[in-house]
Amino acid sequence: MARCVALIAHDQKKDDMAAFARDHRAWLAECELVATGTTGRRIEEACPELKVRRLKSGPLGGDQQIGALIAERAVDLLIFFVDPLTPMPHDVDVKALMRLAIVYDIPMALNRATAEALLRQEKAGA
Ligand SMILES: O=C(CO)COP(=O)(O)O
Repeated sequence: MARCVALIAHDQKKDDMAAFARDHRAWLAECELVATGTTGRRIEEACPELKVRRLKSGPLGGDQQIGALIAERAVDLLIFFVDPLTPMPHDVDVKALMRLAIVYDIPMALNRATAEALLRQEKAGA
């Protein structure tokens, strides 16, 4: 079955996420993709061939929705490009999502370097 990859990026990191999606579009095309609302739209704009299940925007509950999918064991990998320099009104949601990824032991990349390392491992079939 296709791997389910959850993709999220804070506003200051959305260009990075679009570039990341472009760089890995072939591998991502073989996965089931789920994303928070605006991130999903940016990925689809960058890579129109990718089909992304778009949930609510992060501040409106999107992080919580992805957390719920993790709790249902429906997500295999979380790639979340976090902006560490901007205060977020929904910081508690972000923290709750990360907590669930830890509880359910989901591989979780919080920056591009870790995401690249995770994908190298995934592509190697590890
Ligand atoms: O805020 C986010 C994650 O906390 C991301 O949400 P958007 O992808 O809708 O911008």
